[in-house]
Amino acid sequence: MAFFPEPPRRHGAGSGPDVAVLLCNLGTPDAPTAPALRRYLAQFLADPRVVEIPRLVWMAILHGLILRVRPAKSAAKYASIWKPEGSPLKVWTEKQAKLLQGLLGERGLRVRVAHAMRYGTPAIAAQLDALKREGVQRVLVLPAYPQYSGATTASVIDDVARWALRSRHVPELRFVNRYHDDPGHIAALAQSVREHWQREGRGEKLVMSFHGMPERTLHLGDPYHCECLKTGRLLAEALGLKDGEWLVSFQSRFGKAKWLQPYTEPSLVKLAKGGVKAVDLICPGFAADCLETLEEIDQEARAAFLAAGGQRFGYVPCLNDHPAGMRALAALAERHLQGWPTAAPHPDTLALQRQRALAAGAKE
Ligand SMILES: C=CC1=C(C)c2cc3[nH]c(cc4nc(cc5[nH]c(cc1n2)c(C)c5CCC(=O)O)C(CCC(=O)O)=C4C)c(C)c3C=C
Ligand SMILES: [Fe+2]
Ligand SMILES: [Fe+2]
Repeated sequence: MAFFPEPPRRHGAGSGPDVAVLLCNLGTPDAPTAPALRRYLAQFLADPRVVEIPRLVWMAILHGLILRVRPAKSAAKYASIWKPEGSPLKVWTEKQAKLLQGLLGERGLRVRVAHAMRYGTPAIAAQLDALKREGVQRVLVLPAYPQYSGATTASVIDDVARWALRSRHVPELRFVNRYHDDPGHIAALAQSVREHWQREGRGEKLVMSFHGMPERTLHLGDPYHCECLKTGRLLAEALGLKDGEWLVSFQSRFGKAKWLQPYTEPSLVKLAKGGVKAVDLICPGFAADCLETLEEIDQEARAAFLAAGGQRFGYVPCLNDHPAGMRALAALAERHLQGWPTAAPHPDTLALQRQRALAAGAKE
């Protein structure tokens, strides 16, 4: 067997786009059940980018403890947010890829858009293989994480690099590492908050809750914390919020270590106990609604705020398929595609390709 087995590639007449965009998100279990959660968490939490403690110790804790207890607990949480078509993260990511395909087409770009998940399916490697089989020679990898972190963005890059290691003919690759301060993205977030205020009224404070990371990663040089703060500041500026009308907090703490602070739920409880009756909460670090927003925030954090004396908790959905969010993503992709051949080939070129293919024995 060859060391670098290659899937057959399509050449010549009628071939598809040369360039692809691969929209990557985290991944999600196949079903809201304990066995599906065990498979998903085993892959996710074994990633050394996600849990940075010595391998042998961590594998013993993961398999000896966490994978025995957490799958059933998490499955019950997933069951509470599951849609008829599947996990919200999967449903939104598929829809985003379709919309992005349409928007890039409208911008006159001849590009193939696919989506992939870092954990679970469709796997990044499988999607890259499929794109190569279609004749794609250049891939823009677009992780759906506005803020760069080692645990998310770099882990996608690792996975693409692992795939490249076993490929003979590696396509040209580009990565979008971040878009936390992209003006179009910030404007889309601001628009979604204003629309929420129009629909449901405006709270006294806007809480911007980001997924947490161990605090240690900040001291080790991970830019995630700074990028979250910058997104928060730019969003507050775009909304004309004054100091004291907004705050950034961090959710989804995992394990015993100290994570980035302030923590979201205790912050909400403190606000309620301090007399704040109505808050709005947005999760600007998530491109799509998922367990962490729909269950942890819109269910658990809401309940904690109300139990502490709050009266109104307004959850602002993630950008999901928001037209302004999708336009910002398309514009971002277009900028990163600059210089790649995304124009439709000239009709003469197509005619020549067809002639050559026919001469080589291809069927019309
Ligand atoms: C948006 C950025 C994310 C960062 C940063 C991040 C870091 C991070 N996460 C864990 C552990 C878990 N995260 C879980 C779910 C989850 N995490 C993100 C995003 C980020 N994670 C998303 C989008 C989701 C939801 C997926 C879905 O299916 O809806 C989970 C699984 C759920 C559970 O059992 O609680 C875990 C575990 C760590 C340890 C970490 C940083 C080091
Ligand atoms: Fe997470
Ligand atoms: Fe969580």
